[in-house]
Amino acid sequence: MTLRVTDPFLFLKIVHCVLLFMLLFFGGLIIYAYQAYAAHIVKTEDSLEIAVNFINSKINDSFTANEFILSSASMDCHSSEPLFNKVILEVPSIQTVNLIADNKVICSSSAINVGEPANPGEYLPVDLLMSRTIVPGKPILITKSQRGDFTVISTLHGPTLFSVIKLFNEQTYFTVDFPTSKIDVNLNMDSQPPQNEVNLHRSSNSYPFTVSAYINRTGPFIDILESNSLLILFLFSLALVVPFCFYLHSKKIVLKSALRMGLKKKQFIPYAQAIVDTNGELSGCEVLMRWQYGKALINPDVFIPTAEESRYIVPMTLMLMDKIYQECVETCLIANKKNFYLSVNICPIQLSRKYSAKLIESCARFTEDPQLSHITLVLEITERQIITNDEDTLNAISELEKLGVKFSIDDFGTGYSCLEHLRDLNANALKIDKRFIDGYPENEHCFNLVSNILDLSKRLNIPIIAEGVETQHQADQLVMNGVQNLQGYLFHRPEPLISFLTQKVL
Ligand SMILES: Nc1nc2c(ncn2[C@@H]2O[C@H](COP(=O)(O)O[C@H]3[C@@H](O)[C@H](n4cnc5c(=O)[nH]c(N)nc54)O[C@@H]3COP(=O)(O)O)[C@@H](O)[C@H]2O)c(=O)[nH]1
Repeated sequence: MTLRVTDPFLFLKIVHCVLLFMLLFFGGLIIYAYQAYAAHIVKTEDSLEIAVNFINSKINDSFTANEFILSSASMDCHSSEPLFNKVILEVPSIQTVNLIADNKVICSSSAINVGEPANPGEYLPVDLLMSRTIVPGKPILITKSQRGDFTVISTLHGPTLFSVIKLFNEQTYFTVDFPTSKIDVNLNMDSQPPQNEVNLHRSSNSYPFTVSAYINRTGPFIDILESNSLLILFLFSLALVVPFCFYLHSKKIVLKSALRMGLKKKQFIPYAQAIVDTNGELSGCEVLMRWQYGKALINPDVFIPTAEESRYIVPMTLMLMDKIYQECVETCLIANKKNFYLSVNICPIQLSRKYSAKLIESCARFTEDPQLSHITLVLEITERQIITNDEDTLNAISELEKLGVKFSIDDFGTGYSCLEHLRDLNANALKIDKRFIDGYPENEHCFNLVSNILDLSKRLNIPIIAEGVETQHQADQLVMNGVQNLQGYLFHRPEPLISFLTQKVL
């Protein structure tokens, strides 16, 4: 049972549209997110550079201050007090400066430190620590300089120093790592950085510390969703409009891809329409392609023009000829052999050097099979495309003729009709197109055209087949004027080849 569907490719079109929508919308989002991500990486690398330079400069300042204090280390504490004050005033990031000798603080910018025990050997030249005295529990960075018996240790206020990394980016987790401990963007010491995130590092060339950034992979994407609603709306509209336009103009693209699938699935099947002589007796048949597309049976008018344009018609015809051969052989085994001709539509390009070998091979299989000797194979060449009479085409025609293949010209007078074709093809029949038969004999224009073709055929001794005969009046007039063969709904409608062979030929 076959089902008639208004647009058999509707599902395929919808699938194409959905795919196009997804490609545009999600593809657009991904491209934008990727760009945002790449820009974020570049920005983060810049931030790391700034952070390293900033911390470097503060440590530099601190060492300069240490040297300044060491240069007056031999002065008594009271006399050197203005120097300590000068350091604190001029280098704002320094919290305290302490002069140490004999394992105790002998002088300090902070009076409470003076006299406190201090072992300089406990500290690295640059070290991150937790403050014990001035701001207990807060991170401090110390710098240590030594000259002779004197050591100067400066402390830098951690929150001031490291708040620079807090200013960069909210979605990025930063840490500053020193040899013994590290501090993160929230000023927590020695916390664990997030796992599975991209991390970038920048180490100082002057001091032993590294600034690291941990970037959330989905961060930029979430950022887009949150802060680019207009862009998303634009992408969404574009992704809707383009598939909609595609839907309206997609006929050919969808048809081509459906034809490709049809070829893979061998969905093209042979139908046959009987051709009768003047007594109404069967003399042959024309094989007409049908497309069994799921439950829909599609007529050639829908797909042949695109198949010809895309050249899928070449493998489609070969596939059809394969099926014709198999069905003929199948029915011949049980048939009373009755002579008749079987015509197959081909396009002129199938006679070109590129395609003719396979056509010849396929015809040879048919004509050389003794079981099918009662069937004359006719190739109907449509005039929808130009028939070139170059050497390759003429060679192909001659090879086919040697195999016993006959030729007829389809739609005579409608396409690229040229009298040379009659000579080159050694045409065995001319088919008068249905469009002329429709108006015959009433329409003067049709009448004159058909009469001319009939006249020409008589002079050249080429039989005529009139196609599209629908009324008895048309048939009578055509026969009276010399038409030898008739094809049309008046006699038979196209039907599956196998049922034609078993019911009409046997
Ligand atoms: N290259 C190939 N072209 C092919 C092949 N199979 C078919 N075709 C071409 O497609 C066109 C449409 O064919 P189809 O829909 O099969 O129509 C054929 C007949 O059904 C129709 N016809 C015959 N008699 C009547 C009639 O009395 N009334 C009426 N309304 N239609 C009728 O005519 C078509 C036969 O046309 P033609 O081939 O020109 O003799 C058509 O152009 C086919 O050629 C293929 O395998 N390859």
